[in-house]
Amino acid sequence: MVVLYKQGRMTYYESTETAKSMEASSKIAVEAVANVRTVASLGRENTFRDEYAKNLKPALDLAKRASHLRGLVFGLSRGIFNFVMAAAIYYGGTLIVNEEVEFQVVFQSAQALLMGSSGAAQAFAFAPNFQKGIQAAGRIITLLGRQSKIVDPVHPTANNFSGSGQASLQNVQFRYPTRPNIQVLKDFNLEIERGKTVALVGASGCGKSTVIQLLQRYYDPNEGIVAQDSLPLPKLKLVDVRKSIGFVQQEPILFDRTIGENIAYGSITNATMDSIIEAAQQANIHNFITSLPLGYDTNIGSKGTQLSGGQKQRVAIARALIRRPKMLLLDEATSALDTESEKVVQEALDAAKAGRTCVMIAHRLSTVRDANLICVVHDGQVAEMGTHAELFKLKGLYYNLNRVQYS
Ligand SMILES: Nc1ncnc2c1ncn2[C@@H]1O[C@H](COP(=O)(O)OP(=O)(O)OP(=O)(O)O)[C@@H](O)[C@H]1O
Repeated sequence: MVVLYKQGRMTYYESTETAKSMEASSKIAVEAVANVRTVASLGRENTFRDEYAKNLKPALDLAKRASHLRGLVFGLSRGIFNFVMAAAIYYGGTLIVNEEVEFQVVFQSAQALLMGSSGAAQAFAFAPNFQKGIQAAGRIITLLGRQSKIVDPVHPTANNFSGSGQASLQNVQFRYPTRPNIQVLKDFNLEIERGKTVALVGASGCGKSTVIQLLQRYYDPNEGIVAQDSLPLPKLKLVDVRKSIGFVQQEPILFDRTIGENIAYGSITNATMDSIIEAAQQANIHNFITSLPLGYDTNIGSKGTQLSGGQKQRVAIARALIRRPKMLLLDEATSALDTESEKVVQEALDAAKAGRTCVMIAHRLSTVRDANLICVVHDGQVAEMGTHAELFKLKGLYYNLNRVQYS
């Protein structure tokens, strides 16, 4: 038995099995909810739901068994109340028969005593819980009633669509639902050609990450169109929108599982060991993994605490590559790393970019020089567009960003 909670002098216990089951299932739920975007971009919603249900089952089975005992105890307590009432009436009846007290008085006192005390006891016992229950139920009902605005279309344009790596944003106007007063993207236009690398640069907060989020359809624009292969994203199934995309962000989110499982989570189909190894090799992390005593079975700890920043990032790259994405989205993928790790991760990214479309955000301008197209975002709009040489010649925003960074 373990302590569940303490209230005043009362301590509430529950069985170790229930505690373990609740802890394991809550851990999964918390991890999935805290990392909901990563889970969604990997299309692993059902895996987490099933794992949550599996871990909760022991607690549920115990609760079902305990409910029989609780029912018995509850029945007995109600029974005792009736026995006491019968005894009171019996004793009162004896008093009446012996003409010691009047019938009316006995009945009045018995009723007042029994009903009054039991009513008060029940009301006092339930009052705080009742209020809490109403509040909690209200919260749960509100949560259950929430409808996501990002849903599958009733009639998708294409069945089992698989993007080729081409995407576009046309006349996109966007405000975050939580900040409707601030227009983040203003008439934003961008053509992402298949197989090309497009770099988004610009001052912090100008809207670069927002573009990456719209490409994955975490939000729909207020106006304008975000499309893959000229098909607007809301007309495609969500899983189809995301299956051709591999996403690597600044702080990789890894799960408290083995390295192998973390990489496999990126796979659209059931990953084989060969495909896991291939992805790890492409991400330049295979040799490190095999040098560990448990290799791919090494647990990486909560949020990947057992690995360095660069190692975590390379596992995240392997996880993105195992999907064989047509489009790679890199949001500051090397910014959080020291120079040494950055070099290794950059090499892995350069290899990963080959042969596929890549949209990258980078603060370090040296990393975007080779991009086919550099797009300078300023205040939610595309301010300049071109290759490094073209933009440098222009002596505009891009030129100034370089001057500030390298002066
Ligand atoms: N989830 C959100 N809800 C509300 N506002 C947001 C949200 N995410 C970003 N913003 C706001 O939208 C604007 C653009 O943010 P975004 O993250 O796209 O900029 P960024 O150019 O990527 O910045 P950085 O280079 O610092 O990452 C900012 O003003 C930011 O505060």
